[in-house]
Amino acid sequence: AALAGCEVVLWLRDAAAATEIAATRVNPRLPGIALRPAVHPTADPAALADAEAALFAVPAQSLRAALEAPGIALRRGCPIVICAKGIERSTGSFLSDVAASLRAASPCAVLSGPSFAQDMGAGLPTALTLACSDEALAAELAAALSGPTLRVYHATDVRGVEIGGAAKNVLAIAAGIVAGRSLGESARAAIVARGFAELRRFADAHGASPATLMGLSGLGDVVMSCSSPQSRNFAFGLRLGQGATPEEAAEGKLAEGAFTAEALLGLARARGVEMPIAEAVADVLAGRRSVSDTVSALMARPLKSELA
Ligand SMILES: NC(=O)c1ccc[n+]([C@@H]2O[C@H](COP(=O)([O-])OP(=O)(O)OC[C@H]3O[C@@H](n4cnc5c(N)ncnc54)[C@H](O)[C@@H]3O)[C@@H](O)[C@H]2O)c1
Ligand SMILES: O=P(O)(O)OC[C@H](O)CO
Repeated sequence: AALAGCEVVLWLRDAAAATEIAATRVNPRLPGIALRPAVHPTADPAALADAEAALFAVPAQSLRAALEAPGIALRRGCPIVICAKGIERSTGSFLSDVAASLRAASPCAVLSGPSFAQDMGAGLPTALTLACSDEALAAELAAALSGPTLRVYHATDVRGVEIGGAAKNVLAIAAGIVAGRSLGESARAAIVARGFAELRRFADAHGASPATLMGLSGLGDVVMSCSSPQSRNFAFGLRLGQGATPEEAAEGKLAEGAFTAEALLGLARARGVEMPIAEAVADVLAGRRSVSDTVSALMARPLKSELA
């Protein structure tokens, strides 16, 4: 947002972290990236009162708590832009539904697509999708966030955009496991393509547009997250494939797919959508099956039409 020329209040819940970031002008979670002068770190939620839009860049499982944080009083009608990618595990809810249930007076948008924070902070070229059911607002927010190094396309298919972001993390773990097990590039391409097929089936069952899934927030993010160890989800899967336990594989970093896998599967089962790859990831994470057994089981599935 600062790169696009906006004044940015960077609200943190931790006062000590806000003071440190204000003094050093670097967020320790984004080392080497100097905060632009237009970014104003603070732990005072009252500083958000006049915000024209509020971007929630917290883990998916923390979105509810962040929206309900004490003292946060956004102006009535202030758009909420969800930057998290996931499904709420405790309720099986999509994040836009969490926001709508807590902030009914605020329009809700979802910002998603292939983007590593480190790349964006370094000013490398990036393109994203921002979806809001109010198309004029989607276009307005997309324009406000776009700048010389970021192109934001707008869309109205909120469900499709949030499904792409949530499901790709689970798929990236699967692709990482394949790489960590040294199963070969052929296997990785197969898992990504078949994983994308199940992602599309899931999206279809939830009323999303197939075209959305072929865009930045679907295919774009799948391509990136399933091929780069810079993705925390891919790296997490890589370590799982090399034999680490889920706790060891996390290395203290956020791998959203680990929290979303079971919730994604629950939603899929409720609509009769087959998602064998997401199921394999959930099984490995829950200790229900070993990586080796999972690979054998996937290979032994009955043959069927590719389009079924
Ligand atoms: N990092 C990226 O490159 C990137 C890119 C696109 C999308 N995302 C998505 O953004 C979301 C956040 O990822 P991240 O990389 O910033 O994670 P992170 O773990 O680096 O940082 C999350 C921050 O949120 C804070 N937080 C947690 N709960 C909070 C709460 N209740 N109230 C206020 N703050 C809270 C944490 O203290 C932490 O500072 C994820 O869903 C991720 O998928 C990340
Ligand atoms: O590091 P990851 O796996 O959370 O991926 C970050 C972004 O979601 C990529 O678009």
